[in-house]
Amino acid sequence: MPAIDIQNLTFRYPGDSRPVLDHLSLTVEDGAFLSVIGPSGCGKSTLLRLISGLSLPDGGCVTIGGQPVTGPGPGRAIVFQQGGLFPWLTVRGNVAFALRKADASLTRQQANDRAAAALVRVGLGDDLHRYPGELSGGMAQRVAIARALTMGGDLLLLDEPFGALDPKNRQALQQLLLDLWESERKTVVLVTHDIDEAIILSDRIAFFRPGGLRLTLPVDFPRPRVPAALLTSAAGCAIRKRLIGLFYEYGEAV
Ligand SMILES: Nc1ncnc2c1ncn2[C@@H]1O[C@H](COP(=O)(O)OP(=O)(O)OP(=O)(O)O)[C@@H](O)[C@H]1O
Repeated sequence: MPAIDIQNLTFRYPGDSRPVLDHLSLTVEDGAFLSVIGPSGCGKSTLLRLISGLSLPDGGCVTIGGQPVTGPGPGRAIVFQQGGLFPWLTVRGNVAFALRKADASLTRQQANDRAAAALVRVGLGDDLHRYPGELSGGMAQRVAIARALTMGGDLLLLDEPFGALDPKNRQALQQLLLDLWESERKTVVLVTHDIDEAIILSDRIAFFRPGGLRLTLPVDFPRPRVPAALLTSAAGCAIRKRLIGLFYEYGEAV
């Protein structure tokens, strides 16, 4: 059974003449890393909201682990481009707050302990008592990832989580995400605009066009993947070229 099974998914925003997603079908295997890429405005973020249950479809359905998605639920946290942290809570407080919201039976101490453990995993063990205003963009995204990780479940949904970061931080957080994925084998769906990021991280890339999915491509590029090898390995070059060609087809320069 796939981790995520999307069948005939149709979604239209109020007032739209055409659906953003029109009879979209896509499956994601358990433990797989799927990147979703494609021209601006073709419904990538909308898809993620539908998987998470933040939006509900007009037709078709999303099933996670065999259960239809009927609304937001624990284990389906999304990490957005801006981490969305509460400025008045510490780093640990932000993660603990989300934990207690998802599971009211947790004591404050239990939530704090679990939050601290997750923050250690993302390299913020020394920053538990800092406030969001004292963090760099990369650190704030680490907190957002820690928060998503602690929410349980086997699914991690990421909507351009590194889009606002400088290249050095971006690469460091890509590596962090890969390490976490390799150690925990969660199923990951990542929306990104960055072709190289998609190739470095994923098993499979779904290329979206207006109205939904155009095609999926397997990434036959052996791991561990070194970014520089994208320009030298035949497999890396081939998929890069293919994706650049697809973007050009839809009038987007990359
Ligand atoms: N809340 C909303 N209300 C109405 N229309 C919306 C809303 N959110 C998104 N849209 C429209 O739906 C379409 C798809 O948006 P979506 O954000 O899913 O695309 P995207 O592929 O993620 O775009 P981008 O790559 O630019 O982030 C766009 O035309 C957008 O303007």
